[in-house]
Amino acid sequence: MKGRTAVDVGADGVAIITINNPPLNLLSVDVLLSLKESIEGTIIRDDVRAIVITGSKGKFSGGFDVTAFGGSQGKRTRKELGFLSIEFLTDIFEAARKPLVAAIDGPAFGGGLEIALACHARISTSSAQLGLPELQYGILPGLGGTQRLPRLVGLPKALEMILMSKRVSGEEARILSLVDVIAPSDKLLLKARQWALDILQCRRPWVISLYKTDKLAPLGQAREILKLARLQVQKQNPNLMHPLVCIDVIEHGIASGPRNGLWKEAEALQELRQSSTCRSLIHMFFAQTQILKIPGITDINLLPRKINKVAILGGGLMASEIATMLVLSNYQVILKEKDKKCLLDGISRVKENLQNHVKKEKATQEKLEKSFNLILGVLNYDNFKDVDLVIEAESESLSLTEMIFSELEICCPPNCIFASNSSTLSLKLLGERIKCENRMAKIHFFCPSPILPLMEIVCTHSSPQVIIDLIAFGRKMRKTPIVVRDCNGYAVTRMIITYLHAAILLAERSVDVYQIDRAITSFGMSLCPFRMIDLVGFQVVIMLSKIFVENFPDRSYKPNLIQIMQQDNREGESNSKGFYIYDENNKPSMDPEMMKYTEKARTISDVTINSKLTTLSDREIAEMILFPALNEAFRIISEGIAFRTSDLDVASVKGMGFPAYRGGIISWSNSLGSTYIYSRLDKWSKDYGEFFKPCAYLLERASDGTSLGNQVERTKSQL
Ligand SMILES: C[C@H](O)CC(=O)SCCNC(=O)CCNC(=O)[C@H](O)C(C)(C)COP(=O)(O)OP(=O)(O)OC[C@H]1O[C@@H](n2cnc3c(N)ncnc32)[C@H](O)[C@@H]1OP(=O)(O)O
Repeated sequence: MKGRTAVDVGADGVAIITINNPPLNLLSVDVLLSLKESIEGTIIRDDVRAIVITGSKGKFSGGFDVTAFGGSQGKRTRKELGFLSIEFLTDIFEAARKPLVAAIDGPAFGGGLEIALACHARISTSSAQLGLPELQYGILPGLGGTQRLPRLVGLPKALEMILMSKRVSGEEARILSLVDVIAPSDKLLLKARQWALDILQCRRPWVISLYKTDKLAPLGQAREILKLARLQVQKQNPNLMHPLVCIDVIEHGIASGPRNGLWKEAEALQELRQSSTCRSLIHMFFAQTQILKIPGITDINLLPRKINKVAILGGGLMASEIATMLVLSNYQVILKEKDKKCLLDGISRVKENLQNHVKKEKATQEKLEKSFNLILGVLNYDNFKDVDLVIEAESESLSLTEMIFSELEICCPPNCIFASNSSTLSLKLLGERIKCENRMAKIHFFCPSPILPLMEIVCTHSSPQVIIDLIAFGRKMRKTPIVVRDCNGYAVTRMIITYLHAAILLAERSVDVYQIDRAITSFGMSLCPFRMIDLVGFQVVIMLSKIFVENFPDRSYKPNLIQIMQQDNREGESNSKGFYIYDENNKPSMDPEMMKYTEKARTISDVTINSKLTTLSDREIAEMILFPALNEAFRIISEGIAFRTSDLDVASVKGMGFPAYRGGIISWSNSLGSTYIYSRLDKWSKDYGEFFKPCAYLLERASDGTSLGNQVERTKSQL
């Protein structure tokens, strides 16, 4: 039976109720109504003494089908609001006079976990995954999670799990007393049955989570904890309301009793599920699942081959950054350099990177040592016999790379994948000159990688198998892979460089550098442009700018500012001097000398202070910087480089730091409309040059008023 619950009563008098909605046993109103029917039926049956709830095929429940949220449903009455959470889960389910035990394997998320929280005990496998990730969708746990979780695990831990959408394993959940006992998968039901009968026979406690108080701090102390949590979420994301609403709901339950808390939770869910934040975040969720679906590649039943050993050619900044990411993800790495000095420099850079991870408490000393032992420095190809992937990260010369790849063809096994991290080389040209073009691809990591976890894979003549392998490789490193078709440079870098050039253009033409960064931060970008340049490094930005200017001379802006600053020995965060000055803990502060550089850039470019620009509002600054990046995104779409528009939404969030709660750059542009964006760019292009000129794709859509991109299509379910 699909989308329903099934009941099976055993000879021991225990009814097993199974949520059956494959593949993830997602919840909907229909599934919950079926659960209600099953519970009510078993409660009145004389042959049923106790009840166990579980999910079919080793998956408890992935929670609510989120397509139910983000729509514009009409107002509900108070009775309708509390129906599922209060009338059913609290007054029938939790209040049942027969013990209810949850048997959890696989995912128990959102509403799924909330059903388990209303049970009188929870038995789990150690590998089960439990969590309340609702805040990721701009809503809050709406089936009692805000009230029951704090009462089961204590307020601090519950806040961490809810506010950060933190998932815990069954084993961690047991330590937190969120589950009562761990059982192996094949004994899970047996253990749960026995536990339910033990409750009945008073050998185990009959716990009603909603009325537990022993884990809750006294009101005054709880209020202090909640005050701190409010400050933290406001600091992290001042534009978001729903985390604050969630904290209010938790507080209301502690101060006025859990039942009042449940009512407030139901009202808050009704409000939040209709917000634009919810709509955007749900769009992002589906955009992220879509991004891994590449027609003709991921739909032809290929399985990824295992990549164990990776060789990196080059020991420079980027190469050592990649090597660090790889060893931290447990890959064996060979770092090859041309001479001993470069090799030692490369290896010590990897060590330094790993030490920084320990300093920032992202890795332990033990992990550092384990990771560092995975790297082998070499000067020749002797150890390349069993390498699965080679990443070329040093050469920007076609003839040199051609030579390197010809050598690799001889030294590596026939299935080895050859990837290049070069921004300048055309693999198409290279592929034509050597034999192994179908096992070649470009891959690109973003910097700083912990903040921007995107990995771009550029298909050239790459075989589907190679793309599948690289997607799996990226996911193992906890990256979000985006696959694009071949183009000059990298697709996402084109958006980023345009974004940075727009910021420099404004700074060179009068707007204060720090005002720009403030405006972009308050828009919600996780990395403002001048901090981004400092982090990436001046040298890299200058090199990428040069490529962009060479490839797109008609529309590129030639920034002078960074060159001028570089001549004055400014490199960015790496030498503690960039647009900001960095102290020994890398904390940035504004530099009064900035004015000197912007004035010099103005003189070289022969521009004068423009009073219109000095009085721009934060919103206008954000638009003048983001619309050119959007314009470039439209070019990428119209050139057919991206597989779908929503891929660029994900790319903007994971590769540029665009706020997910605005749905990504294309989804955001839809909320503004093509006519508005076109008219602004058109005006700026007349005032400040071709850099702003709206592209043909935008002109076309502004003329007929069509949408700028598609929302990810999903069938609506009802809640
Ligand atoms: C009122 C309540 O408090 C509100 C809620 O319950 S909110 C919902 C909370 N639940 C979640 O956030 C779970 C989100 N899902 C996940 O994390 C992962 O899907 C998972 C860990 C459960 C399983 O991962 P995995 O096995 O890799 O499957 P995955 O590929 O992600 O998903 C399979 C399909 O289900 C879809 N899906 C997963 N969870 C979904 C959800 N909650 N709603 C709608 N669709 C969902 C995916 O989009 C994907 O669709 P596709 O086949 O069209 O691509």
